[in-house]
Amino acid sequence: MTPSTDPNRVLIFDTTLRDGEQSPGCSMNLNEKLEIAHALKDLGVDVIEAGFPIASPGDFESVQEIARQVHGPVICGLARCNPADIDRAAEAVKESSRPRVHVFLATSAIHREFKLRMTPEEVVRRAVEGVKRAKGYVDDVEFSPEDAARTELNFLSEVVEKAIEAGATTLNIPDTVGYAVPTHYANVIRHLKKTVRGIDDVVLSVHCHNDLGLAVANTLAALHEGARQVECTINGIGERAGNTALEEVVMALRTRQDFYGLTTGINTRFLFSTSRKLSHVTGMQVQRNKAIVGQNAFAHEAGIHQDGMLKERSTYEIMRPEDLGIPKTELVLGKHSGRHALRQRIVDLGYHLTDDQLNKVFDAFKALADRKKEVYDADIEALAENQLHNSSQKMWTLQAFTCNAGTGTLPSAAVCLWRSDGTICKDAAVGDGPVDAVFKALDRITGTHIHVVDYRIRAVTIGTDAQGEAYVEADHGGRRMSARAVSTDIVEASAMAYLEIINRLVSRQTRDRLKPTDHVPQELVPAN
Ligand SMILES: CC(=O)SCCNC(=O)CCNC(=O)[C@H](O)C(C)(C)COP(=O)(O)OP(=O)(O)OC[C@H]1O[C@@H](n2cnc3c(N)ncnc32)[C@H](O)[C@@H]1OP(=O)(O)O
Ligand SMILES: CC(C)C(=O)C(=O)O
Repeated sequence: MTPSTDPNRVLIFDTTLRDGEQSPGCSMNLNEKLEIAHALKDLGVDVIEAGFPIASPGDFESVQEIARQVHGPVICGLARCNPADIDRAAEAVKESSRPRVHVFLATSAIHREFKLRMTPEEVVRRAVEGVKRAKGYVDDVEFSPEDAARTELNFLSEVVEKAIEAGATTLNIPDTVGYAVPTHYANVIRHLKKTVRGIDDVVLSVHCHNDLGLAVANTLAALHEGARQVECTINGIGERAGNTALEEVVMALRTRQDFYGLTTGINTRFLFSTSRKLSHVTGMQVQRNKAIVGQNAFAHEAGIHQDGMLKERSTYEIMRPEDLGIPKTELVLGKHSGRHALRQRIVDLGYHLTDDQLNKVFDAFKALADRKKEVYDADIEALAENQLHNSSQKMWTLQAFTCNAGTGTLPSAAVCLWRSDGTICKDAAVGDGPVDAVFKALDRITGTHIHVVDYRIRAVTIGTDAQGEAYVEADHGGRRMSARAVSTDIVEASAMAYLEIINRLVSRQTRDRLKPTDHVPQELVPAN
């Protein structure tokens, strides 16, 4: 459906590969552009602005290859209002079955005077000539009066009307510098709808920048006034603070269908994967709290929210993550979480606690959450384990250790551990420093190998006899485990934190694999 057949259908014009690529650090090569163009086609965008062909041979080649290989959407090339640009753009898109040339010329007084050094009459003349030249190549011509949002309204109407008379089929109104606010931008669109002859015979389009964080809001205000094409980019990338984010405007229209009564052709289930694909290709990560596709967009930490979510997800979610191709909502356990969410996670992890046990774990969980940014499943397991089994049942306890380090020596450590069956196990190792040597000796004795992903030491009191806190974080088969320990000896604190992780691992493996018997798994039996 197009606006000509359905007045409520909004065309999605994706400019990720053109304005998006103008984001510093987001340049893409030919193969990357092709990959994104195919993803955009699968997503269901109506128009792909594939590049600015005059800009470089590489840009020309990308637009040309996309025109050849990506079928379905209109493929568009950008051009200034000069013959060389237009000829090059037309040449680049000509093999598409649906080619478009997009010509632009700034109309605001600031741009006319300082950048273009053109009189208003000259601007009108160049705009008309540009549209006519493009029209000589393709039927589908878009015209943009750059910096429209800062252009005198009557002059804007004049340029737009002349561009329509010259043959433009899409009239795009850019807020080039992100200066507009929603009411102002709505007024601009309303003014054009009222004053420009022929405006209802073309597609009225909007192109917003996010300098004031208002790109999506301005776009929606314009749609409310009758605009029917949205220029946007995946993840909102683009010049400076970026462009209207495609995923945000599409989901706003879909979620508030009751208000706008507008539809798009986007298959929303591809929104998340397309967003991630673009991040992967450009290396530009999506901020965690970004609407729709950020890591936190469907993550809930507050206990009251989590309780509501567990009872009925619509209490706190206005969209369903699966509609965006996001696997599921996440209830993140942290200092703001409550008992309902904690109980659910404990059950999910395979533990069954009484109410009394749960209350005790909850207290310990809150104390832990006050100290940690994020509480991992392994932490919850440790708390549940501690509640179910007395902590004296830990498999390994540090009995003694010595280590040698210093300039010109080989760092080494000798460690002695108690095993829970009463045996004493000893071993020694060399390492990259005393802590590494101790960790290696612990690995040798316990027969484990811990993959440390984070290790930190910090003084928790003042002075050279300060208490040092060691923090060790490990990855075991994709699951994170972390532990802290405190001592005036930082090597001892490190050894205790590391051993805590080993004990949890033993406990987990024993529970997972050997239930209900109570012997130690073979791979965890000490080497000596
Ligand atoms: C609002 C937007 O996002 S518009 C798109 C912006 N994107 C880009 O600029 C990326 C690609 N650009 C480029 O690679 C280069 O700028 C090129 C190849 C297009 C041009 O490079 P150069 O010829 O060296 O010119 P340069 O970029 O320095 O200056 C722009 C010239 O275009 C003129 N110009 C700017 N817009 C237009 C326009 N719409 N129509 C005609 N001329 C224009 C400027 O007045 C200036 O002309 P001058 O040289 O007579 O002063
Ligand atoms: C070329 C036009 C549409 C543009 O990118 C802008 O004005 O921001």
